[in-house]
Amino acid sequence: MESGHTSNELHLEKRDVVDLELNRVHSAHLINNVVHDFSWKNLNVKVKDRKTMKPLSILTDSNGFVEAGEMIAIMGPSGSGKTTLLNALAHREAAAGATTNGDIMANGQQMSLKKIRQLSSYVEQEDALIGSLTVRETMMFAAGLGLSSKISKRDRQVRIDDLIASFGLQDQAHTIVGTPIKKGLSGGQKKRLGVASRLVTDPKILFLDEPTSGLDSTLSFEVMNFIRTIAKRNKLIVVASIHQPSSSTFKLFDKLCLLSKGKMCYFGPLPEAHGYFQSIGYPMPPETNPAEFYLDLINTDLAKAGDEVFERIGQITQAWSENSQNQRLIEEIDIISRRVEDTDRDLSKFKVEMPAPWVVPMVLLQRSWIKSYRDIVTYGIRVIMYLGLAILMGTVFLRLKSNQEYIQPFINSIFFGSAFISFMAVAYVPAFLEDRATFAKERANGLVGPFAFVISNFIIGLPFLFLISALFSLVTYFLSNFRMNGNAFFMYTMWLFLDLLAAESLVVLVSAIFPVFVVSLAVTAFANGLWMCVDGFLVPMNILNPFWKYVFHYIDYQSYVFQGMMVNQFKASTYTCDSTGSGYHCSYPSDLNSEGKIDGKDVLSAFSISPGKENEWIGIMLAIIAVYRVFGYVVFHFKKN
Ligand SMILES: Nc1ncnc2c1ncn2[C@@H]1O[C@H](COP(=O)(O)OP(=O)(O)OP(=O)(O)O)[C@@H](O)[C@H]1O
Repeated sequence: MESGHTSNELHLEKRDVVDLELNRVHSAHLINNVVHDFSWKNLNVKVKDRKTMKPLSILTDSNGFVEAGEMIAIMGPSGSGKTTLLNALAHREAAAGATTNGDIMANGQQMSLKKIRQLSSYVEQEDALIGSLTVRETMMFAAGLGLSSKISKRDRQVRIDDLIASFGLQDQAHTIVGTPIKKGLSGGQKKRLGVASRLVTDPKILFLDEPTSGLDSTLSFEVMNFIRTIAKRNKLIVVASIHQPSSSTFKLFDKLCLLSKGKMCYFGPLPEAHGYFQSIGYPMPPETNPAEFYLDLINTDLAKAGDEVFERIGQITQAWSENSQNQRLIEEIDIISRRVEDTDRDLSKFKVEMPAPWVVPMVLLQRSWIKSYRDIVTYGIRVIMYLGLAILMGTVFLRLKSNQEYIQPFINSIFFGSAFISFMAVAYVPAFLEDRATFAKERANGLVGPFAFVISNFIIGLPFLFLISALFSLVTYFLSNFRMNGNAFFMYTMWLFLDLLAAESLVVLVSAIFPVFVVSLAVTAFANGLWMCVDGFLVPMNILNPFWKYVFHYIDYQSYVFQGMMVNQFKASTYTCDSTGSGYHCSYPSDLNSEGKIDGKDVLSAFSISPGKENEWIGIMLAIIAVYRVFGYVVFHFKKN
């Protein structure tokens, strides 16, 4: 403390390094002093062939060795197994239903899923960015989900600012990523942000699935150049699958792993590939893009059976498996894996602290909150849609009176309002599927579990669904002239709220099971149609046939909403009959008919609805909502994607 530094300043000095060239301070947290090398040996991936249902090898005897600070390109034509290899290395499911065998090692030690998650991050081809968040918010939430709660706010900010600057996004720090209706970042900036957000947790190994897909050659170079600079500066290991890089982008890589039909064609330093192919009889013509040349040698996209390319691929893969360079690679991996006793290579003690379990749902909630008010598609459009529906209903069922001919319109309004509000919850399907896709990616990176996702999704919906119910009630209740009583208005709102909550919970369950938009939409719409048919309005309960009554009616949340709202209106209201001169004509039998009136309770009897059971119905509604949500959780628990 002689120099009079505060502890914060000392902290900064110890942990941070100054980049003299850029005259900027870099936090040293990213520097990889942990993983010296990453290797894999005899890696094989088999699937059950979709057509023959027999075992099919889609990756055969793959070997590789990458050192700290190196960037390796996994390259090959479409379908050659790039993603399969990348996924296998990251301990993800290599392909649907695949089994993976072989050794995957860091510092020569076998990797487990837990260990690889601690050491690495994976950036998907389709980014997991949320369109309505700004660049800085995206980084903040990534830090919230992946960094230990013990890391101070200041430290987080230093990391975030450093990464934003490192990826050249300072000027866009407060720009949103971009939604379908509001433009934000460019394609290249999005890719950079996608990578930056995965680096906030200090991974030592970075897996990138086609990081340049969808970008032109200039932007591809720019993105890969940023990644290379950061990897070199921090000694990170970068493993990227890449489809068809330009010459300049290709040269940014240190090593090449060339695949064809799941077999190795070459593995080694990029500059040596040229000499290797020449040595096996495939010299590269001058002025050729090397990536294009290697791909053309093994590309079967436009080939027909019997074409020479198939023979050539056979020769190339055979030549590689017998080549001394491949043998040396295997020996090198063997030597590395025997050096486990070196203490600085021991990864067993390396631990990464994750956020406390309660932090993750809180971060998700905060993120959903911003998304829900900023992204009109999430709730805004639905609020407007329900408001439109309320105005439509309120003006169609306008100022209903207490003559008996208004009894049916009251009932229709109750049925139509409750059924339609539930039906329109299908509009939640796209927003939920979007959240589900983000969740799948964050889960695969070990950041978010199903419980945190399901609970935060439930909580964030509550204020919006309540707002929708309250707005809907405010408009329809008074326009349609329901029973003028404060308590009755509150109950009307509550039934609509429970109705919406149940309908949205059903959307969550259905979309959890069927993550395909059209399927989820169709199933939810069908379920709503079914609930409408058996809720006791179209066919009163006393004549509904036993199958529909006992199998579906009692689990139909709409039936409790319908009954609850019916009781709310009719339990304390009377209606006047038509006067015929000699007496009265009453459309419902009632003890009050002699006085020319109908007691609302007798309307309820006609529908076999008994007042006084409201609390029981509320309890059943809550149970149905809980069952939908718990089932949704169970589906996510067992279904990994
Ligand atoms: N169950 C299966 N039955 C038959 N073939 C399969 C099965 N699963 C995967 N494959 C095949 O395995 C190969 C490897 O796919 P992978 O996605 O790894 O290739 P890729 O090189 O990443 O392709 P792209 O560049 O098109 O993404 C593909 O040809 C794919 O058709």
